[in-house]
Order: sequence, then structure tokens, then C-alpha cells
Amino acid sequence: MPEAVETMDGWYCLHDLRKIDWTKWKKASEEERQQAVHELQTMLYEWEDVAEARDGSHAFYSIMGQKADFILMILRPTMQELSNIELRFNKSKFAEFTTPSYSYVSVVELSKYMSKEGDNPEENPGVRARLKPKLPDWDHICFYPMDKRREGNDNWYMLPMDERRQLMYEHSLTGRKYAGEIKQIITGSMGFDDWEWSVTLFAKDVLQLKKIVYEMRFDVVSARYGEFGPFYVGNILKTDAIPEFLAI
Ligand code: VOV
Repeated sequence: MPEAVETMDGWYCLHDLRKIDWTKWKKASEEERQQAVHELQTMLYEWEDVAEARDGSHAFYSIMGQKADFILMILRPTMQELSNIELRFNKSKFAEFTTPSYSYVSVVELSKYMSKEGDNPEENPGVRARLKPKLPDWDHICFYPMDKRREGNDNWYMLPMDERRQLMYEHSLTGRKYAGEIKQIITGSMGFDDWEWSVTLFAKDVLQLKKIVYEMRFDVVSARYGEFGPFYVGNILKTDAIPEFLAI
């Protein structure tokens, strides 16, 4: 029986994607709109303080196309805290003008494929920091869920550990070419949501998102074993810029 790789798990993660009901928003009174914007900004400023204290992190981006209007990605030490945030958002005035479009529940995950014999990566401060990451405030985000295939001869879960390790190593070489251009957060979601991992990429130059995903299609681990869910791409929505984003 192939051996399962050990994972290290960090902060819990919610990707919350919503649409804005622009018709309803336009029909609301100026006072209602102001209340909604103010509440939303207050929440985000509070979460910025949480991030400053290194008790969590979040990212807020507008989404291109018709699948959603914005994404809120939240990281917190416990699932309960994520739940409280979701509830608070749902009870806010602004939420009255939104409809859900997609959500994803997971936990920041690093695997031990690359660990050296006898090493305990959990003791490594760099590894510990990556399990509780500070999400970058780069201009663009790309989020998608994915699986590793389990079909006939293309069954990732039947490969021996050494073969999987080698394929992951090749994957990491492609990834390393994008150092400084792309920051990736991989979260595991087995038992939590419909796919096995979520991939969240941040880029300063939006084109680098297309380039890395394209190049990785040729890595065996993606070409042969990758299955992908819907892709979402967007632009940063800074808290101060929200009134302008929502202005009508
Ligand atoms: C930005 C670049 C980048 C870099 C440097 C990088 C490196 C690494 C390393 C070293 C490791 C293994 C150890 C660990 O850290 O877990 C991983 C792990 C993983 N990756 Fe990755 N990945 C990147 C980027 C990157 C992308 C763009 C994708 C999507 C693939 C695509 O085709 O769309 C991806 C996927 C994953 C997944 C799903 C896993 C977990 C798989 C598993 O079976 O456990 N990843 N990844």
C-alpha cells in the first residue's frame, strides 16, 4: 500500500466569493449605502489590526467576469474564528446587497515531500511562518480548487512515495522560477470541501498568473494527475478604495 505523505497544517481558511446586487444597491437610500460601506470598512480595518498582531490574515479583491464580484479570503487560527467572521459578515448591512457565488473551506497545508531524512520541518521557523502566512497586498489574485486524479492508470494515490516525491520536486522547480513574481498559498481541504486543495496565487503582474499556470500544465504532476475546478481572477480592493468601488 502506498504511504501517505505527512502534512503540516496551519491557519484555517475561508474563501468567500459573492456577487453584488447592483439593482438593489442602486435602489437603496444614500444613508443605507453609507451605513453599508462604513460597516464594511470598519470590519476590514479591524481585520487589518488582527493581521498586524499576527493573529490572522485576509485578502479582499474584486473579481473579473460574471462568476463573482469580490472575494474575501480569511485566515484564522481556528475554524470557530472563521465561522464568527462569516456570521458577522452575513449580519452586516453590506451583506444585504450580496448573494453567495462560491465558498471554500480549507487549512493552510505544507507536505513533507521535500523534508530531509531525520529533519523535523515543524521546528524550522521558516516553515512555521509559512503555515501562518501574511497574505501579500499584491495587485492580483487567482484562486482555484484542484484534485489529484484517481482514474485507471493515472491514480496519484496509488503511486509509491518516492515517485510522488520526485514529481513534486519537479513541480517545485517550475514554481521556483516564479520567485518574486508569484506567491502561492496551498490549502488542503480533504474532508472540508468538494476538492482536495485550493490554490491561491498572488501576482504584481497579472500576466504572470497565466504564465505559471500554463507552464505547470506541462509538469507531470499537473499534466497527468491534475484536475481543476473554476478559476477566479481579480484585482486588489484596498479598504480606502471601497467607497469609490461602490459609488454609483
Ligand atoms: C509559486 C510557485 C510554487 C512553488 C515554489 C511550489 C512549490 C511546492 C512544493 C515545494 C510543494 C511540496 C511541499 C509543500 O510545500 O507542500 C508544493 C505542493 C503543492 N503545490 Fe505547489 N508550488 C508553486 C505553485 C503551485 C501552483 C501554481 C499549483 C497549482 C498547480 C497547477 O498546475 O495549476 C500548485 C499546487 C500544489 C499542490 C496541490 C500541492 C500539494 C500537493 C500534494 O500532493 O501534497 N503549486 N508546491
